[in-house]
Amino acid sequence: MILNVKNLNLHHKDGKEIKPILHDISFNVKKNSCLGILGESGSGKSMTCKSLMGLLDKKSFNIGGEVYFKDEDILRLDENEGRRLRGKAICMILQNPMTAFNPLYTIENQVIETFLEHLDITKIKAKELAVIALEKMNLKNPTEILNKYPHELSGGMLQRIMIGITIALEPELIIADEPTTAIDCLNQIEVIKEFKELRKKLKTSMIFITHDLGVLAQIADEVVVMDKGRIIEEGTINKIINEPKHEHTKYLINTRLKLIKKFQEVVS
Ligand SMILES: Nc1ncnc2c1ncn2[C@@H]1O[C@H](COP(=O)(O)OP(=O)(O)OP(=O)(O)O)[C@@H](O)[C@H]1O
Repeated sequence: MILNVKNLNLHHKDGKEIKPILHDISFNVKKNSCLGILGESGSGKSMTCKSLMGLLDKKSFNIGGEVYFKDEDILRLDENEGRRLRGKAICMILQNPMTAFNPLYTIENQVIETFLEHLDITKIKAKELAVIALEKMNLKNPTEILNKYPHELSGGMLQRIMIGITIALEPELIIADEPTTAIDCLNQIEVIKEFKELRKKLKTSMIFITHDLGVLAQIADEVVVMDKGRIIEEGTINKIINEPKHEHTKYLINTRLKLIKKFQEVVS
């Protein structure tokens, strides 16, 4: 097992008001497997991952519970240890790629800085790796793209660059928060293919967050379903799709099937 989340609770502090956001979230991620987190908007998927990545400001949020990455409780690491672990061993791909890049620097600058911080390589090698990472993500003219500033590229392109960088870092655990949302359909297939390849090649473990069961069907081994800050059902992807128990899971599956049917009607 690579990640063991035990009774994760999260509260938001707003003046005197304390609002519960997550209730007793527990799950495991097995080594070399992909856990999907499925739920509608606002169900608590992102907050679950932000809590375990240490991305929430302690002044506004109370986090309770334990999160073991291998044998270490990562909720109790000091800031430096946390940064070491979260940059290299655990990487998160955020939903909004714009927030991942600094608008003041070129892409090349930022990619190379990331590579030099986490990999033991020279600047020349880092640049070569950057070009390869972008090519892998199906981005044409990588050298040209590397010279651009974030605002000169589309959200989808930035997202693919971010996925390329993460893959090049070869982390032990990737947390991907709706990584294909900003990408058009054709490239989504490419990106999912790249994630699958990565799992095969590097045995990377993964948490894949999405509201789209179709995406999970392609990549996840096991799934937890969230609703209103709670896990309401969990099981293998086949079990969740074919024998859902909870009414809300059934609703999520039916909505998805209806969408597929509607799409087929429109294109036929
Ligand atoms: N910065 C914040 N401060 C306070 N509450 C927040 C904050 N961000 C999210 N929440 C609340 O936490 C709950 C869970 O939100 P979360 O973003 O985890 O949902 P989600 O399932 O990831 O949805 P989406 O798919 O839209 O990102 C929601 O009730 C939301 O209002």
